[in-house]
Amino acid sequence: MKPITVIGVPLDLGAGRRGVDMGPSAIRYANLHEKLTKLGFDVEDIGNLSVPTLETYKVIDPNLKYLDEIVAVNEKLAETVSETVERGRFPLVLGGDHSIAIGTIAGVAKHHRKLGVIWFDAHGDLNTHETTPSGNIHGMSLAASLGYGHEELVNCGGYAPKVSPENVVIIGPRELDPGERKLIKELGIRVFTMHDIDRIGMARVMEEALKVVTNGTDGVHLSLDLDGLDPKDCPGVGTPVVGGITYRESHLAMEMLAEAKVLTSAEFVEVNPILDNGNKTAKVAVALVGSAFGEIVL
Ligand SMILES: NC(=[NH2+])NCCC[C@H](N)C(=O)O
Ligand SMILES: [Mn+2]
Ligand SMILES: [Mn+2]
Repeated sequence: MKPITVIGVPLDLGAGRRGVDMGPSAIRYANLHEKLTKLGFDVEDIGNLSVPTLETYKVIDPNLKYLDEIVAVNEKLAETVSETVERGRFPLVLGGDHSIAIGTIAGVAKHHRKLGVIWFDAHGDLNTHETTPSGNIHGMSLAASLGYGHEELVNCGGYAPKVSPENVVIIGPRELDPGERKLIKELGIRVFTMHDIDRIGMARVMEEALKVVTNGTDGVHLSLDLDGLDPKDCPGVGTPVVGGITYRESHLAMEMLAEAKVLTSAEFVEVNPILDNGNKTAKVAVALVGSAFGEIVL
């Protein structure tokens, strides 16, 4: 069992609604440390990266809101994650909005040049500054990791691209913008929509997804956006979409990941305590972390 390093990234500049900056605190408050310690892990929490406050900055480009600040945070995150991997530890990153995947993946893929990525999300996060409907960079992080979008996002960590399309799967999307659909088709990315989950079940979806991310790869990253789950279970997210993955299906997905013993890094993002109901979403995040790290009932 690899020792785990928890890294908090209280960034909300990439999201349209405030509050995800409190995600790392909410997840810690929901007893993340205790959960992992009880499972027998050596856990180190290095606290939060320092992140600029929205009030200090102005939007310069409406199609790339807070670009410079988001790039700076992600460069720092990439370094921190890379050092964590060098120290032989598993990076567990707490968001923050989903733009932090740019930095996490930049840090991890440096050491795993053939990284598989599981993108668990109601969205594709495959927009660029040319296709974005909102200008919010959290909707561009998977595209940037694949080498598409603004060069400063694409070149985070000093190299690009981080991952190739054949090693990526998206699980749970139910809201994709026209530019995202186009990119998915062009690149041939494997996507398991809610339709697929309804039709063949999460067990088969995960079997197929695991094949994709382990085929010829040297590591697997889980990027889990809590809005992938149904808003009934995870109301504390900034961009909720009805008809999501259930609590049970998400646990099954995490348990199957744990059984496969392939994960080399993970991030849990978009927890927004301001919009939550009694820290419910953070509690679900911690429960899912437990399953992803091997928690079983019997
Ligand atoms: N990480 C997220 N919650 N992303 C939501 C993105 C929503 C929309 N597709 C956009 O680009 O603005
Ligand atoms: Mn999302
Ligand atoms: Mn997302």
